[in-house]
Amino acid sequence: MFKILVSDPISDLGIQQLVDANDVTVVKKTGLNEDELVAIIGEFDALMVRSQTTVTERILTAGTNLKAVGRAGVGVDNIDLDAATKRGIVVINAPDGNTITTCEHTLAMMMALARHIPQAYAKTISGTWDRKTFIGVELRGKTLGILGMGRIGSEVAKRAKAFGMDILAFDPFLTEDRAEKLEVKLATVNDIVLNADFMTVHTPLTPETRNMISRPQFEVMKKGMRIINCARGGLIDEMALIEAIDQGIVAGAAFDVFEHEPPQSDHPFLNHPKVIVTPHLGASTIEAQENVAIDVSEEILHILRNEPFKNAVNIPPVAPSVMNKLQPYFSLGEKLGSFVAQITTGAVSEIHIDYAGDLSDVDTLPLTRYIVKGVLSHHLGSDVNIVNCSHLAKSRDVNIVVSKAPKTKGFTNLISVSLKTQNNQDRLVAGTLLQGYGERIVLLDKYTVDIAPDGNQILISHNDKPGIIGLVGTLLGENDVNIASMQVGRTLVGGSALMILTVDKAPSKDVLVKLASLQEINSALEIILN
Ligand SMILES: NC(=O)C1=CN([C@@H]2O[C@H](COP(=O)(O)OP(=O)(O)OC[C@H]3O[C@@H](n4cnc5c(N)ncnc54)[C@H](O)[C@@H]3O)[C@@H](O)[C@H]2O)C=CC1
Ligand SMILES: O=C(O)C(=O)COP(=O)(O)O
Repeated sequence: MFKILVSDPISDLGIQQLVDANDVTVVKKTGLNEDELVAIIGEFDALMVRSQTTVTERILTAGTNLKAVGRAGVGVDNIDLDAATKRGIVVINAPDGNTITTCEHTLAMMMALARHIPQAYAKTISGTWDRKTFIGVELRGKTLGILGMGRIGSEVAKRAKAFGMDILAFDPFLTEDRAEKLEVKLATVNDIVLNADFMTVHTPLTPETRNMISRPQFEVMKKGMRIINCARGGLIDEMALIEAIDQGIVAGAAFDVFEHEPPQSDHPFLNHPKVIVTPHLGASTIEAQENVAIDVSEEILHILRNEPFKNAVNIPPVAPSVMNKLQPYFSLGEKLGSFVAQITTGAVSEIHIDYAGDLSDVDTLPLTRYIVKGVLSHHLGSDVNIVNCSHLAKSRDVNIVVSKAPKTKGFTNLISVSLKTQNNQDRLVAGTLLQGYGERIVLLDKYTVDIAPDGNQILISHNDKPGIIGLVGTLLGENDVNIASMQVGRTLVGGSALMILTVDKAPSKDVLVKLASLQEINSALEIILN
């Protein structure tokens, strides 16, 4: 039974599938501080958060059973990603579910700012009928500068066009073509600062974007600018903004997010007549909360059940077309890694993976992770997964070398995995996906074989002499080990040879020792492939 802790307010409807799953127990505990989380996190397999819970290294370290942290939303700046990656904890988010909601909040803030709605509301309900103070401005004909043209920024642009605004857009990944399609003008931050009437930010908070609008930008800013931040506190320097408002450079600001949330009661934005604020409500609609919770719940279930998942923040993203091509090979890749690790002794110094045929023209990095996981799991057990395997390999000085070749010797695809060890071993196993037959191991060192990589196997190295197969069969039969299939590979008649048996149950250590001591047999090794 998997245990999932939901530590922020997350839509009940969105997590219903977790509650309904018969292999999951959901525990809801919101408002816990770091110490309280550290005290209980050890019993959970997954943690589900929004932006309130700061998922620190301490919490992740205490989460000895944690396999996933799910962020029901976009920003993961409240999660220590490096710490999660090192521990093999998958961090997933829900990047699409709250885009429109946050875009709509941005527009609501822009209009509220243009028409002083919160200030006028407060005065009206306090009993003053003031129709003079709150003269606003139209959006029509104004220029909106958008910093960050990702999901939300692009949607804001579309809607702002409908208000008759001209858009200047800056995003390092915005191409001329896309800008043209979105009917926006490519600009620099400086162009926006100098020419826009309204400015809105929609970037993540990174070292590069922190304080992207600060004193140097305010000093040259077009007078009367109105600024909206529904992305992340810290993108716009809060203190420099207040100075710019008080100097009459900025006409007003609308902020949904703060550098420190919640802000202190003496924060200069609170009660400033030209600043309107909301308490990080950008994603807070019924629809968005359901969407993000559904998306994250689904992904958490996939991770816990060891099924393929998407939207992992601490694994490089893979295009769906590439994923479709690679996914059928994940299990084979992991088994090849595991197989070659089990036949190798000594510390691994290099994993060489060669992709040939169909796989040579795709980005095989996700598949490489499965292979490396397979290799390392033999030594490091279940602590290894596709998130931390590269980190673990690097920290153990294991070199990962990948090569590709368009042609294979007779197969449409071939994955070869060889391990070099510090004691100079060099072992190789190669496998393929055969249409209609599934996964096969087709090469073992220099021997051509045809093995289904499943279950319990015994690998015997022997001299090619008559009668050996009989001896092995008799010994296993006497010890109640049933042989399901047998393959023999040799390079020369009478030379060294290799026998691989698939058996219905694992042989005992004693049986392996007896096998290895039979005449003409050099070694007998058990291999387990799940
Ligand atoms: N207030 C709220 O409740 C919500 C806030 N957000 C925040 O909104 C922001 C945007 O979210 P999405 O549009 O979904 O993300 P996204 O990843 O689709 O877009 C972010 C864009 O910023 C661009 N970018 C990165 N560095 C940049 C730079 N230095 N200058 C200009 N552009 C840069 C990226 O290229 C990308 O296109 C995020 O910070 C997210 O956490 C998202 C949802 C709700
Ligand atoms: O999705 C995001 O990035 C948000 O900022 C939304 O935060 P929330 O889930 O409302 O705490």
